[in-house]
Formats: sequence, structure tokens, C-alpha cells
Amino acid sequence: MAKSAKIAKIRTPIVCVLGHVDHGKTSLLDRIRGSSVVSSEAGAITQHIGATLVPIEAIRAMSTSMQKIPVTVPGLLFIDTPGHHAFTTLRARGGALADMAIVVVDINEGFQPQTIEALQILRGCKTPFVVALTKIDRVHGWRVVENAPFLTTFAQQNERIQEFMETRHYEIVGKLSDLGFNCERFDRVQDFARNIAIVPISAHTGEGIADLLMVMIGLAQRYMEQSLAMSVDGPGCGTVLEVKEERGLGPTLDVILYDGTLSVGDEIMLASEDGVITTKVRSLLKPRPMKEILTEERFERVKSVVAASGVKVAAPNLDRVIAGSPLRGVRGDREAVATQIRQEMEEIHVKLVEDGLVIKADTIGALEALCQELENKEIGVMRAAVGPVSRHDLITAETIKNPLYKVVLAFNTPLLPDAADIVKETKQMKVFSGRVIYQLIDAYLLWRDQQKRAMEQQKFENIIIPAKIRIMPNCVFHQSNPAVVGVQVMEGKLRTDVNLVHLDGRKVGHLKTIELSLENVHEAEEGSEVSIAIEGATIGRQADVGDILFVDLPERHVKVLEKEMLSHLTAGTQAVLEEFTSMKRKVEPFWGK
Ligand SMILES: Nc1nc2c(ncn2[C@@H]2O[C@H](COP(=O)(O)OP(=O)(O)OP(=O)(O)O)[C@@H](O)[C@H]2O)c(=O)[nH]1
Repeated sequence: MAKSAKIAKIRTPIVCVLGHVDHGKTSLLDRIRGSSVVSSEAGAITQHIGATLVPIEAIRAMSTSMQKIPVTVPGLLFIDTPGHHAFTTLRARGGALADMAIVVVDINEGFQPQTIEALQILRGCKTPFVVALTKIDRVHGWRVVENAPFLTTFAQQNERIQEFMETRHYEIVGKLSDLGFNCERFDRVQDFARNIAIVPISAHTGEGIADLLMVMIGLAQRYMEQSLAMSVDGPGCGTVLEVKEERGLGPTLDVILYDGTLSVGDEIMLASEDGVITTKVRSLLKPRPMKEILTEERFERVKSVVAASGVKVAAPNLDRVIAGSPLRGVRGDREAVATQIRQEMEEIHVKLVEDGLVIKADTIGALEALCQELENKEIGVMRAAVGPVSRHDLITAETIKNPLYKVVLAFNTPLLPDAADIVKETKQMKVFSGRVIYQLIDAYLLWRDQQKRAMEQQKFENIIIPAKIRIMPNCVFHQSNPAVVGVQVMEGKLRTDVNLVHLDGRKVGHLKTIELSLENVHEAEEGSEVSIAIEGATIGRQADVGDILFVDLPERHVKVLEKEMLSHLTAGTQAVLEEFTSMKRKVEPFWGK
């Protein structure tokens, strides 16, 4: 008895189709929709507002192997707008509206930037999905078996094609595994909760489509029974797809109802540009079946709809309702419902840190997906907001201490003119814009690495490098003011503008210039013979022919040399450093530590 109660309560899962541009998202949806036209009996596929309902009977009719399998999922509701923009924009209770997804991958093109992005978004939202490896009919030499299940059509193909399919399949499995997903061809999947199924299909010939729908049902059944066992009797909860003016009706809302029931006369709450509003459902409309469209009104009036369902809502005061707003049937505590709506409009599930980036995106969903990916890459976010990049965002970014985070990442959202002016004028504020999350992050990481290297280089450039030199015989060109002598760089790298000392610490003077083959140079490598000018030294007093001298190293520089730069120094330079520091540490054991 408990079981039948559960069966009655499970609702239709909502499905979104994602994938790279032109990989065949719309064609797949068209194919699924197209299979309905033939029949208008109960169980036929029906057009909803903004969505298409494929009832379980229709899927059973397509697939002979599913006839006998007991299934409690009533069908699948496909959102008509494909792509990850729709997926991330359409939200329910702070998460994605779609319960499941299909990621379409063109078998001939494989993974493309937006394929990876779709997968990252789905991972971020923890949405279960299936991969549809599409356009199999385009594989050279493919023998079409219209509407056949994949295994039937696969068996008809010659060995070369079968091999090609396997190779392509394993390439995709490999790519998915690199991204951390465990996948297999659908007929080899043992547990849908552990393995992601790959279904080869063609939207043009219908091959594999029944398998795809069956796998989606399997996924819903195994993986989602709990989350789909919702209160279809409760007050309706939905998401507004669009606010549309309809002739004779005024402003209406296209809504996907994902939970509960919505009836004419119900009081509902929504988010509008003026805050939360309350209104009463005047009528609920569904599209008329195709054949009646020409003779009658475009819509059919219904008294009540049950989740999941796409419906048009007519009610007073809808003109300022925000697309993407939650819709809530009001029963009981009105204030609690209003608070919930406010929270859903604002809430984004990300941890903000003090030292992190400023990020902007066009929708809350996109913002969350971007945050998630940044978090996976251990990049912190300091401010995350929806909307175009403003002056205020740039000023906020400017206050960030770490120079590597002083940037704004803008996903699918423009710069306001005053912000663009600041960027143009100062040339210091960096704004990364992009329409593909991972490319946007990659562009930032590339810049960050370059910046890091440049900062390190700059830091190292200011550090005095150790060197040991010897004044060569017969090479005193000038006794003093300055003393000019020929020296050999024994170890290390000799640079201008350093002080020279003896090993016992006695001062010699300041090395002002270096000359190599009659030309002034900034530095001289180990082994080279150069002439140097030493200010403040007189040969015969502070230094003499044959003397071995060292570049004097300040304590602070020794710390950087030993702790951060050691691996960048040559063996010779390391040796001088050691000789120099041991001399210092004889007197002061913790010198430079
Ligand atoms: N042969 C063959 N062509 C296909 C198949 N699916 C899609 N196509 C073709 O691929 C092209 C792109 O298909 P769409 O369905 O528009 O792709 P999309 O992913 O919706 O494209 P966007 O909405 O622009 O991102 C069209 O020319 C389709 O006819 C298929 O299964 N077989």
C-alpha cells in the first residue's frame, strides 16, 4: 500500500538539453516532439507552454524492450529552450529547475568548449545527465535503419564502422574521465547512479532515440526517486519562463510548475520589479493540439494543472513580474512565502572570501556555476553579483590587496559605459569578459601566471646576486677615484652597483661600472674577465692585486636568496653564497636566517 501511495506522488522529471553550438540540441528536441504528431490518444506526447511532455506510455510504445519493466516515473517534461543559458537561468528553490539533462555531443566533432562547460555546470548543480552521442547517421558509410534501437542498427553496420564507433566512444569516455566522470555505453551500464550512460543517436533518422528516452527514465527511476517524490497535492511551486503580452489576455506568465498543483482562483506570489506581489489566477492556459489551432483559440483553458507542467497563467498585475521569478501558491503563512521568494531571488550558494576576485554574470545560475568552477580551481571569490560590470565593481576590485586578484571576471555580461571608460583611461584595471566559463577562467589563469612570473622576476631583479672576483695581475688601469682594475669573475654573477668586501668583512668600495671588450655592461657571467671601476677604493690600500673580493650581501637579500631563489641560482653562485654566509655566521650564527 505504501508503494502505491508513492507511485501516485512521484512527479514528472524536468529535462534540459545542453551541448556545443550546432551539435544538434534543437534537432533532438524536434525529433522527440515530432514523434507525437501521429497520435492523439491518451499517452501521446503533448505540447506544453515552453515544454514538451513525453508520457511513459509514449516511451513504452517506442521501445519494445521496455514494455514489461515496471516504472513509476510518469514521463519526461523537456524544456523547449535548449542550451546552458536556459539551464542556468531557470531555477527552482535556489537550484537548477531541470532535474536531469542530456548533453549532446556530435560524434564527428567530439568535445568542444561548450560541451566541457555544460559538464562543469551540471557537476556544479549536481544534476544527473546522459550523453547523447549524436549524428551517427553522418558517419561515413552508415546504413540507416529508421527509428531502430541503437543495438539493432549497430549490428547492421560493417566492421569498419563498428570499429570507428568504438574508437569514438572510447575517446569520449576518456575525455569524460579526464573531467572526473565515469561513463559507459548505455547497454553496458550496470548502475545509473554510478556510471553516466552514453547513448549513440541520430535526430535525423530516429536511431537510438527510444534508447535515450529509456535511459532517462532509468536514470530518474534509480537515481531520483526520492527527489521526485514530491507533494503534487501541495500548493503550486513554479518558475516564470517569460512574461508575455497576449491579445485579449493582457500580460501573462509562461510558467513551469515543478511541484504541487495550481488551480484557477488560487492566490499566488511572485517577484516583480516592485518587490513581491500577490495576485489571483484568473485563467490557466495550455496550447491547443495542432489540428484545432486553425479553427479555435490558440489556447485551451484548464481548471487546474499538476507538476511537472508548462502552463500560461493569466492574472491581474503581471506586467512588472521578473522573468525567472519563483511562483508560489499561497496557503497558510503569507509572510513566510514572501520571504522565501525574496531569498530565492537573491540567494547564491557560494562561499565569499576576503582575498578573491570580483565576478559578474548575467544570471544567478551562471554566477553560481562560475563560482563553483573557480572554487574547484581554488580561486577565491570576494564579490559575486548579477548584472553588467559597473564602476562600483571596479572600485571594489581596486581595494583587493593581492594584486593577482585585482580583476573582474564578467561572464556573459557587458561593461557599463562609465566602467568601460575607467578601464580605457587607467589601463590598470583588468576585466576579463567571456561567454564560455572555462575559457574565461583559462584567460584569467594565463594572465595570473604571467603576472606571477613578472612579479617574481621583479623581486629577483632587485636582489643582489652573490659573486666572487679576483684582481688580476698587471691590470691596474687607475689607482683610485675610482680605482679601475681588471678582474676575473671566479664564481657567481657580477652586477654593477654593489659593494665589494673581503671575506673577513673589510670594506673595499662601491662597484660602479663594468666594462667588457670596451663596452659598458650591466653584468658579467662566471668565468669572464672584465674591467671594473670601484669608487672609494685605492689599490694598495683597501685592495691589492691578487686579492679575492666578494659582493657584499645585505641580510634581507640573503633570506630571499636562500628561501626563494636557491633553485634559480647556478652551482657557482650557490657556492659563493655559502662561503659568504658561513663567514658571517661564524660571528653571528643566525645571520640571514
Ligand atoms: N545528419 C544529421 N544532422 C544533424 C543531426 N542533428 C542535427 N543535425 C544537423 O546539425 C545542424 C545543427 O543542428 P541544431 O539542432 O540546429 O543544433 P543546435 O545544437 O540546436 O544548434 P544551436 O541552437 O545553434 O546551438 C543542423 O544542420 C542539423 O540539421 C543528426 O542526428 N544527423
